[in-house]
Amino acid sequence: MGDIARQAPEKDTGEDIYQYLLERITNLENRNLELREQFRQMESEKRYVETQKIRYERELRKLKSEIEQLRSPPLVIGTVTDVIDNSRVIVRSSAGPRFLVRTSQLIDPDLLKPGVRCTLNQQSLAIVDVLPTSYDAQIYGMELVESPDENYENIGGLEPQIEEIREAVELPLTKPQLFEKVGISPPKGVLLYGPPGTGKTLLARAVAHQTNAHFLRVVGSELVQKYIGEGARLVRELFDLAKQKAPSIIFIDEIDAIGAHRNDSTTSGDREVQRTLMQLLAEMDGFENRGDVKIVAATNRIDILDRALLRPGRFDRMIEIPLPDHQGRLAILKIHTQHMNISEDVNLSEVSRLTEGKNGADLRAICMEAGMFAIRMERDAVNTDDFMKAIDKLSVDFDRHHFHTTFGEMFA
Ligand SMILES: Nc1ncnc2c1ncn2[C@@H]1O[C@H](COP(=O)(O)OP(=O)(O)OP(=O)(O)O)[C@@H](O)[C@H]1O
Repeated sequence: MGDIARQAPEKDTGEDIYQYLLERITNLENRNLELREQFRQMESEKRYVETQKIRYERELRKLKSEIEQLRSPPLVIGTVTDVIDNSRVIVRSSAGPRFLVRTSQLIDPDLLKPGVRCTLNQQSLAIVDVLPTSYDAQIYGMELVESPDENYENIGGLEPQIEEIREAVELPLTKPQLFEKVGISPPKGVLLYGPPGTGKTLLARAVAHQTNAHFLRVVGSELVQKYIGEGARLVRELFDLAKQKAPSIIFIDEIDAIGAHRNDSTTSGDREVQRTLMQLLAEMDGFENRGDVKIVAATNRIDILDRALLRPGRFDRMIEIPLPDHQGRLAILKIHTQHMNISEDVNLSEVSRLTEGKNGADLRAICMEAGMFAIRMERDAVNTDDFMKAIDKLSVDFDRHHFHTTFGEMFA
């Protein structure tokens, strides 16, 4: 500033005045540049603050609407069972009873069809919204794998069972014409039964891998316990999804949780299980054999299964998956040690002999535990001693677990 405001020189020769004006102009130009720069900076700061303001306003609106949603009463979920006219609909609430309810004019009448899900006002039970069909497998804990990694080589000691499942599931998917030519219907569903941890899931996943099929897994107990009131609908959606993703294999684990035989269904929980089972039977009866959707179910309790499930056209092939014998255990041990660094002194046949009564899952755990013992001892190869310790540890864990479960049941 001082430069610009400098006084004019006292000597007023033309030369001096010229010099003075020249200097002053240069100073003013520099100052002008400085101010322009400052202006540009302030402009950009202003723009930044403005965008921040918009962002905060948007966030505020979002938070406000979230608070509003949290304050609003919950909506009841229902399924449309019948449409009477544009304003009246019969709906079954997820708790069970059916209601004749009104629908808002804001709802597109074309969307209201029997079977669709909707939300209902808690007090008036009027339909507030129609929900999209949710094929979102993950929401319901369904496992959907494009084509699992496991193959038959990963399964130890189940050669006859592999042959059977190949014939019942793989062949109809890969060579349907064989069945057509001979004029027989391939089985729709295969039931794998046997003690836990013997490779039932593994087998189902391997067939899906072999046939390049989608693998959809649901757990029976979860269908009826985790999503109360939704079991039957989930079964329907599971089959819809399987058809949409065909070729696919539906794997229902713990099918006894929905398919156990019962005398009288009196409690609401029992009725829920019954409804889910009915839906499963209806779905199985409803689709044709030659389709590229196959159902594999697994159970540890074949003795309690409802006979209706085992009728022809349903799970008409039953494959027993037993505990592995000596050779089976040896094969499983070989599979689970194939990538391990094992010392030459290890005799897997001896390990198999010492693990009589153990299942495939136990044997896998023994191999892992033996590896852990080697790591703890800072060795890079697993020796016989590690295997012995692993067998001991697992037997103690097993006994402890068994003790707790048995006593837990006694005092329950
Ligand atoms: N026959 C087998 N060959 C190789 N590994 C096996 C075998 N059986 C079990 N396993 C191992 O144990 C794990 C668990 O087995 P899997 O889940 O297939 O048993 P499951 O029979 O379905 O048990 P559950 O009845 O408890 O569901 C498998 O991922 C695999 O690592």
